[in-house]
Parts: sequence; structure tokens; C-alpha cells
Amino acid sequence: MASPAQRRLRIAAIRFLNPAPLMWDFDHAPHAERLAERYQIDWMLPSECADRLATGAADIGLVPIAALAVTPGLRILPGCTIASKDRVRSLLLVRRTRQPLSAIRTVAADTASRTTIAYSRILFQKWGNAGAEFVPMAADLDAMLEKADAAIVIGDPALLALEEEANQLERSGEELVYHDLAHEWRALTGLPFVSAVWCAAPGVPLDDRVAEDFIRSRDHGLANIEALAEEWAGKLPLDESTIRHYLSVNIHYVLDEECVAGMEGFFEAAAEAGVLPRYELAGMAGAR
Ligand SMILES: C=C(O[C@@H]1C=C(C(=O)O)C=C[C@H]1O)C(=O)O
Repeated sequence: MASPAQRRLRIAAIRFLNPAPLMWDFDHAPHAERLAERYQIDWMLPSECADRLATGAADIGLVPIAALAVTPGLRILPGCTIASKDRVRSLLLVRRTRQPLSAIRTVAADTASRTTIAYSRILFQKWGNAGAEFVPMAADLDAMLEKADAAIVIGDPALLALEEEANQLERSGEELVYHDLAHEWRALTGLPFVSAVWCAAPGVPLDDRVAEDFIRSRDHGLANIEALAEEWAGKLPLDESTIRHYLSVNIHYVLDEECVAGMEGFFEAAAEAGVLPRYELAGMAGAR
């Protein structure tokens, strides 16, 4: 087999809307052709990105940060993130209005997620409900709420569930509360909600060019939000203004000092709550 230095780097990418700005150069002229010589992109759910890096089936991946605490040897590429500094819209806890957070016994937990599930376990403890049981399920709000008291959904299915909020009441007759988990986290901790970062698997040789390719792609993506809104309005039943707001306000793509502090706060809280093994970010500096 060719060594990683000889073959293309295998990239585990997330197939939701939110990473679209990070992926711009890999998907669009004039850089896509050159990058395709160095990188092979595979599209999948966030939890699968974590699994691929853990098993060595990918070289670099957009990895839910919770995976850092359970996968030895992952290295964070500087500069890029999927984070949110307040409302995110696509990380939802949905519960029945009549059942308060402290009374929820079972939570259907989106199998696409690693990070949001860990944040939610911490939040449930902070809400005085350490006993809530998390049951893994595919993202399908109606099916989840049939099986469990509440549901956590992330990514595109969450954005669509929020759009459907009004119809949902009509369809099921059940009044639901939609908690924006990034907003809840910010309200309780004052920290941004960091979901994912680019990571390299153990043993994968990294030169500066790799980090530069990803940072440049992010910058080009952020300069092309209008084009992305138009492009994605054809792929998802969302209007351009919703997508534009999501990509330019709800999601934050720069792994800056505040996000590094957010990650440190998350790992500290997760270890204290017994949700993840203790993990220290090794002297990471935030990007500007
Ligand atoms: C903001 C989001 O962040 C995602 C949430 C993740 C998780 O919960 O593990 C992982 C990667 C991100 O794509 C989202 O998809 O809605």
C-alpha cells in the first residue's frame, strides 16, 4: 500500500450544510482540481468522521471535539472550526411542553452526533437531572418522540425540524419546546459551543501546506456566502435568507481564542461530570 506521503490524503468530511464554507475550495473552481490531486473527500455524518479517524480509515477529518478525549493521538489543525457563539439553530433538544427538563427520563440521542450528546449530558446535570437516560436513535423527530420523552437532533435534520415547528403542532397536536443547545450552553457557561475541528489521525505526516489549504478554503467560503446560499437553497427546503443567516451568523468558523477557551471549558466540564475522560488541549493558540 502507498504510504500517506505518496497517496492522496483521505478526508472525512461532514455532509451537512454547516461545513459548506470550510469546503469551498474542494468543491469549486479554481482550486478544486488542484486539491483533488492531493485530497480524496468522503462525505458522511459527524460520528462517522470520528470513527474513521479512530480506526485509521481516514487521514484527516472534521471531527466532533468529544472524540479528542477518547481517541489518543489526534492532532488539531489550527484555524478552522464549526462553532457557535450563541444561537445555532441546528443543535436542538426537543421536549414536550408539559414535561419540564428536570422530569425527562429518556432522551433519544441523534446517532450522527458525538459532541452535542456530550454537551447535553453535562447540561442535564446542570439542570438537576443526572438520571436522564440517553437512547441512540437516527434523526427523525416524530419517531424519536414516540420512543422517548425528549429528542436531540443535529445538523440538517434539526434545521428542517425547526422550519416544521408550526406544522408539527398541527400534525401531532402535541405542544413542543425547542431548546437551542448552543444558546443554553452560552447562557449557563458564558462560553461558545464548539462542535468540530479538523484533526489529523495519528502518524499522518502533516506539512504546513495542509493547514494552509484548509484555512484558505474557509476564507474563500466565507467570501462566497451568497453563492452558497443560492446553491444550498436548491439542495434543502430552506430559503436563501435562512441559509445566509445560518452560515454568516449562527455558525462561527474561526478557531479563535474564545473558541479555544470554549473547548477548554467543555473538556473541563465533561471530565467533572464524568461524561468524558479528562483531556488537556496542549498549549493551543487561537487563530485571528
Ligand atoms: C452545528 C453543528 O455541529 C455539528 C455537531 C456535531 C456533534 O454533535 O457531534 C459534530 C459536528 C458538527 O457538524 C450541527 O451539525 O448542527
